[in-house]
Amino acid sequence: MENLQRALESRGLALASIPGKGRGLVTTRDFIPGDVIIFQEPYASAPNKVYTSSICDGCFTSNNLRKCSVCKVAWYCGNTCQRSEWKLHQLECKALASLRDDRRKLLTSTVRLMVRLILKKQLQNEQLSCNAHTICDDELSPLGTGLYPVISMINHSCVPNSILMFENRMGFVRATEPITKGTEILISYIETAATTATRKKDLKQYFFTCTCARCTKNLHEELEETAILEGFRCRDKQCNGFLILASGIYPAIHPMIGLEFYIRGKLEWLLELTEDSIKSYIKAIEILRITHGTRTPFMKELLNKLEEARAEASHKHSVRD
Ligand SMILES: C[S@@+](CC[C@H](N)C(=O)[O-])C[C@H]1O[C@@H](n2cnc3c(N)ncnc32)[C@H](O)[C@@H]1O
Repeated sequence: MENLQRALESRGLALASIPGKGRGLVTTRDFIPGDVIIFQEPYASAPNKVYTSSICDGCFTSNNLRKCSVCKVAWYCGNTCQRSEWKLHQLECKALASLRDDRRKLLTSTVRLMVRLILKKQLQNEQLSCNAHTICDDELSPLGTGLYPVISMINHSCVPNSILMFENRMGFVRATEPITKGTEILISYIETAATTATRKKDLKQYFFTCTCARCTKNLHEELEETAILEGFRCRDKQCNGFLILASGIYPAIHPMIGLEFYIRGKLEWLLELTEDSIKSYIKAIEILRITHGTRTPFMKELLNKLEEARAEASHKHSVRD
């Protein structure tokens, strides 16, 4: 741990305890956009199964590849990579070679990564805690998975100040904005060009709730963002209205006509709606009211019909029960 702190210090970083997030990396000097904050080879890595035959196990390049003649699973671009990987590969090679063809086809990147991690721990008899990162090429296509112990201490934000990129297997964290001394380094674990609802869904796999500025926007700001990222603008250039996709229907966030445009003429049909979709429509009208500060007569009429439909649906529901 002391070695780690010293190594971090030399790069202008320190490990810190961040309230609500566990550990995190904090700067001890200023960084400017483009600065490489930290770079690291993975502790262990494995190419994606689909790429097993098209990238080198050692450096993740795809030039002049040759298969390991024993296991026929590992590929190398030359002797240098084969030699550098041999210490670890010799431990898995025999086991991989003994797999029947049908079993070998089932071998995933994650399984191979886990095996390699255990073998590496055996080799180094080391305590380690880290999380995996998907290694991508320049076009963000996933090539494999790697465990980067220091980079794995960086927490997430949907408004990150840094970005994690890869050159073959090497992970680089670069500043994307000026970062002053004493600031936490934050990268995004997910696609940031997504609505709050989508980002929340994508973050579920990490078991935490993001409290960044984008995730704590008020309803109006969130809708504006959703409209920009996923909405359909009104064709009328004078109009700022838009339609957004939400759970399979299009609630219309449109100054006057949007909701009418979609729902007028369908009032009878409302009676066929499920309770959940009725609630979505009621919410859509409520949102309209917040966005435009008023309820049009049509919205009032529609709201009454929806409340009736909701009462009817809940009555049907309780009779069925
Ligand atoms: C790659 S690790 C980051 C380092 C971690 N904080 C630690 O102490 O080892 C990812 C984990 O950190 C925590 N984390 C990351 N970003 C967070 C955030 N914005 N808010 C709360 N927890 C966060 C979550 O527990 C997540 O599963």
